[in-house]
Amino acid sequence: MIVTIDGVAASGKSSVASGVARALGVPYVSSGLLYRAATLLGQEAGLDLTDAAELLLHLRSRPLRLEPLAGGNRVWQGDRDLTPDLHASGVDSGVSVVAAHPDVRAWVDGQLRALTAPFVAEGRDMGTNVFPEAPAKFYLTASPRVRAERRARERPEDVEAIEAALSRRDALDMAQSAPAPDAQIIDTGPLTLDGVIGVILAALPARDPSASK
Ligand SMILES: Nc1ncnc2c1ncn2[C@@H]1O[C@H](COP(=O)(O)OP(=O)(O)O)[C@@H](O)[C@H]1O
Ligand SMILES: Nc1ccn([C@@H]2O[C@H](COP(=O)(O)OP(=O)(O)O)[C@@H](O)[C@H]2O)c(=O)n1
Repeated sequence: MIVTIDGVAASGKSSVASGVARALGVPYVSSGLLYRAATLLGQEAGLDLTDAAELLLHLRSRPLRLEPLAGGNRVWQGDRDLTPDLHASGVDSGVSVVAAHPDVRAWVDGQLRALTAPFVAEGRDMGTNVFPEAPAKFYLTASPRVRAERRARERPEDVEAIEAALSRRDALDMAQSAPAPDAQIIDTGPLTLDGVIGVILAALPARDPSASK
């Protein structure tokens, strides 16, 4: 089974996906890391991020590998682990431009569709575009303030600066961030992390005990 968890920036997608996946005993897949890796590599090479053709040529010359580890996904390029650099503020501010290119989205989607189910996939368009056939879909929200306060615990910037950056990214990401019509929308603002995970686990369709996972 594929479970999709989409939502706005810092709504809790990766933490919740990790918890749900752990409870189910399956991996989770953090699609945003591939957009972040594309952005980081483009920035490091000094490329114009609005030029999709140039960026894709660069990305295809050195393939990336998304490692869907249960404790936290990692992205590798050869033996370089890009993961520690993927959440820098510079990547945050460039990633929406990169993710807006249809050819970059196709490059990411191909890598995701090549993965073997079962897994929990999180991002923006997992339930709408990449895995529309998934039987269980969720969409996480929370106010910009709540999300900024959570992210401020992980970043050096102050809450106001983070909230402004999140709102800007929400606006830029709008086109690829609509909830699937069959997704259950969860406001994570009043809930704990375990609370959100519990809501999702309780809503999952009953699993066939004879199935391997
Ligand atoms: N319901 C929640 N209650 C409290 N903190 C949360 C909740 N959901 C997520 N968090 C925290 O908010 C931060 C952002 O969550 P994260 O999973 O990185 O979001 P996303 O993947 O959507 O960007 C993390 O520090 C996480 O622990
Ligand atoms: N399925 C996805 C996942 C991420 N993205 C893009 O990648 C960026 C980073 O996503 P993320 O999920 O790693 O990060 P947060 O927005 O949760 O901080 C988003 O702002 C989107 O621009 C996307 O377009 N589609």
